[in-house]
Amino acid sequence: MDVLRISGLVKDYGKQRALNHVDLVIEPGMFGLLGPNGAGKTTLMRILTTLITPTEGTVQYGDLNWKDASSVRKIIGYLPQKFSVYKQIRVDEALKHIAVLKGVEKIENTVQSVLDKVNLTEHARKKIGQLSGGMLRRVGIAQAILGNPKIIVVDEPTAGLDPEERIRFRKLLRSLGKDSIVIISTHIVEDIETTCQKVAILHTGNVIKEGSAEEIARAAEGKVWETTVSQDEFYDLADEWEVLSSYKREDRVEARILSDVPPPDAKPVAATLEDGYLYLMKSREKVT
Ligand SMILES: Nc1ncnc2c1ncn2[C@@H]1O[C@H](COP(=O)(O)OP(=O)(O)OP(=O)(O)O)[C@@H](O)[C@H]1O
Repeated sequence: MDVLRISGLVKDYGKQRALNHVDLVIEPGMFGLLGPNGAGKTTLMRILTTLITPTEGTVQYGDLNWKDASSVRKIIGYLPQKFSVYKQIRVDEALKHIAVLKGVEKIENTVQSVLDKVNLTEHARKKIGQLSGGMLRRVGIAQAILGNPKIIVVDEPTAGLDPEERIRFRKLLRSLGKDSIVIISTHIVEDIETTCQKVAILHTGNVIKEGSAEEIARAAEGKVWETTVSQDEFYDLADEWEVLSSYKREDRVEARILSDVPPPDAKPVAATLEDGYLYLMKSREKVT
């Protein structure tokens, strides 16, 4: 399978630079794009799905260049953050309509097969308005994979889903990553930690780090600490130190702290992707 090559990508909205010379090589499998609000994730997704064109730079998949937008659309599936369909029509009808628009052949069989893939066969005759949030996201994936796209782009995959649905949806995405490129854009670290082989961190239009979840976690190695304090001590601790998370254990509080120097009575612990991400964000805030 080919790789997706993003080279020197710049996007300016008037004077606002949203992407600043972004270079990425995305291999088949799951790829996570992580960044805070305003980092440029949506802009990059919109360029990849040909909704907008870049100011500078190129996107290429094998011999296919993004200048040929109509050919690119045939190999791209997109699940936007706010996917919705007319509530009164049935799931199978909605998918058949979209299949027609996409120029998919053998519509009945294709719709049946995507319904199976996303585990919605038994709900195929339900109206869209009767579905849970998780089921609606699965219809969203079903429409994105109609026509067997080589690249699937998913914006904020689990936003608005309950914890059980999140787990199920991540499993579905992982299964798609076996035979295509799946790009997930999110600010929820957990979506990426359990699914993606590679991650890029975007900050104010720049890729500030890329690698595996473990490589990103390493950015915070030796800087994550754990300590257990009383509830009163915890307030002082939170004022003085960068507390990443805290758990109440009976009358004590267990806190994870991000710091270059050891806080008092704290022991070092292994860094996670989230720790690495937060560390990189904090370091950027100090610079900018
Ligand atoms: N149509 C537009 N006109 C002007 N500026 C824009 C436009 N779209 C995005 N921007 C600006 O470009 C930058 C990147 O925005 P973008 O929406 O791509 O970020 P994001 O990472 O997707 O953020 P979010 O998670 O909030 O959606 C921001 O500073 C944003 O204000």
